[in-house]
Amino acid sequence: MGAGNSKGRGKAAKASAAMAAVAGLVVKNVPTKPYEGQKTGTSGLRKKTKEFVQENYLANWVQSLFSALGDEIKGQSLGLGGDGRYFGKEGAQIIIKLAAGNGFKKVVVGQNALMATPAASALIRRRKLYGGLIMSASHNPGGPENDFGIKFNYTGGEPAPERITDKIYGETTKVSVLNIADIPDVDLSKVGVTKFGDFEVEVVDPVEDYLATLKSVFDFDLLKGFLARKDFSLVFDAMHAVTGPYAKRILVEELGAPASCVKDGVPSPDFNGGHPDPNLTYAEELVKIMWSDPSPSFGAASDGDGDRNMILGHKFFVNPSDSVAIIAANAQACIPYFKGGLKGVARSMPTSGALDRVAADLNVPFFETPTGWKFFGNLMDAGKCSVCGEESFGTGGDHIREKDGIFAVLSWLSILASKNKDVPEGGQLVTVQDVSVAHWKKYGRNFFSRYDYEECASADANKMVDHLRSVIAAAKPGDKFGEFTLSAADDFEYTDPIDGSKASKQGLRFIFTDGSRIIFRLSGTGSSGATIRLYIEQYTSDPAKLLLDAQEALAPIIKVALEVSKLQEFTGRTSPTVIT
Ligand SMILES: O=P([O-])(O)O[C@H]1O[C@H](COP(=O)(O)O)[C@@H](O)[C@H](O)[C@H]1O
Ligand SMILES: [Mg+2]
Repeated sequence: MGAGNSKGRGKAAKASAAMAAVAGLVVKNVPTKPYEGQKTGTSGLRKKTKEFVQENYLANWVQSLFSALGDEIKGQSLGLGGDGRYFGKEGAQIIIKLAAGNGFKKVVVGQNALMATPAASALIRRRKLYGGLIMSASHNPGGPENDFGIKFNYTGGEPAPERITDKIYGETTKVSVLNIADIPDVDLSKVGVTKFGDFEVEVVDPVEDYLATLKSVFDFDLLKGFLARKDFSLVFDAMHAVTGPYAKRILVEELGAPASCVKDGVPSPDFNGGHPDPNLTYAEELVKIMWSDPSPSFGAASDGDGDRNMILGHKFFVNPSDSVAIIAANAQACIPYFKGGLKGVARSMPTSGALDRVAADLNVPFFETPTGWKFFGNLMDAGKCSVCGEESFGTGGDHIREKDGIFAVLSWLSILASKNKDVPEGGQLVTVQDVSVAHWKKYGRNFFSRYDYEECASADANKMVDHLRSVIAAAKPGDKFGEFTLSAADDFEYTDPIDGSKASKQGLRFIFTDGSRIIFRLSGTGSSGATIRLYIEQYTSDPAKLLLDAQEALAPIIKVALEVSKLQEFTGRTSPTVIT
């Protein structure tokens, strides 16, 4: 918790506020004291809202970011928005005053402080902004009792690289003054420009720039024609989070789908009490719709800030590791932006090897990165990666530098539109399941599953990790684990091929001679306790096994994973909280 109590902090602020003129503004230099624990995780700073609402907690982190960036930010423009969760509107006002006080000349903020993560990335790129701040804790629940978060995206629209996040953390441990412009709150409900001296705030429609980017990727006429078919229907679950306005504008107004296709499309500060994580557990209402008879032909959901996605067919779940492989395999033929072919593809280490096989078939470069979208940025900037994805429901392309839920949805709709071009209305529609099964028949199937053990005691999780490290240290190729023979075991380390930077301790891996893998990681996106992630993968090209249930197919290797980790012994957990 923070050093120094907030009462003292407030008094000090009033007592010693100094005044200085910056760009025609009065700037107060407000004393503050560091809070402990403001280190960014896999994607920004995510904490309980209760921590964030403490005096100067958010301001400290933002000031630390601006201090870390130094003179670079003077006279620049900053993007701003969030996923609509509790404290976002207040947070926006704090950030605008700090931006003005630290020398930015402009803030471009989404109306009502809304901006999906991929839309922020598109906004930064299209408007050539210096960077942007996104207030979101992604898929974590929101509201006063749950989570809040903030992350910084840099000039190319990409999540801040570690060299910046490390610097921010350093600043948070010594921050002592907040530079706050003495300006009133800005009305964020109306699109338009407000000026304060040389500083201005532009409130923008949060969909506009993103939509323009998507129009440069997809054939909107093809999609519109496809959605007009009477034998095709879709449902998009925005989970009461930020993608509601995006889905309404893009799917309904632009592409002509009926308004009723958008489920839970009004952003709510606490996501209506829900957990806006598009997976089989938390998107259970959508799952129920897609598992009913009859159901819409296509179902999709997005997370709090719109970067994750889940794709469903009738009674069919597309594993995210398969989804990116299927999109990559079909991109050139079905998506105009990729018509010249893919420059390369990439996946995070725990993501299944389905994409590897597509890369080999297309004969394009392939990269395996640590978990975290930030690792794809350099590859994309260097022109080495067009499509990438993660098992954690993240899929994207190099049109922006964030994963993009609606991109995944439009990619799948483009694939379906293209495969059904010659199918007359009322004929045998090629379905999501058909596309997936055809893919497995061509490439084989990488059975994949992830077990999440959420909110374990950190000490227990760390003990399990230590135990696994000792198992790895003693393991030798050829060792038997159940019916599996070890090929290699290590802690994944990545050297960025573009800038040579190294990321170590990125996941404990057991790789077997048949290509099967068991991987353990601790999540970097939780806000309390530790979440253990166990990833299991096994490949088959046996036509008789392609359609097996993934849990059934993986049962023997899951047993090995639980035995080798002694997970139950260390954590007391007998079953995961989420299975993907
Ligand atoms: O939470 P989001 O949607 O921003 O997504 C973030 O977290 C995911 C899960 O990370 P972890 O396994 O450490 O929890 C990462 O795969 C992703 O790259 C990152 O952007
Ligand atoms: Mg997210």
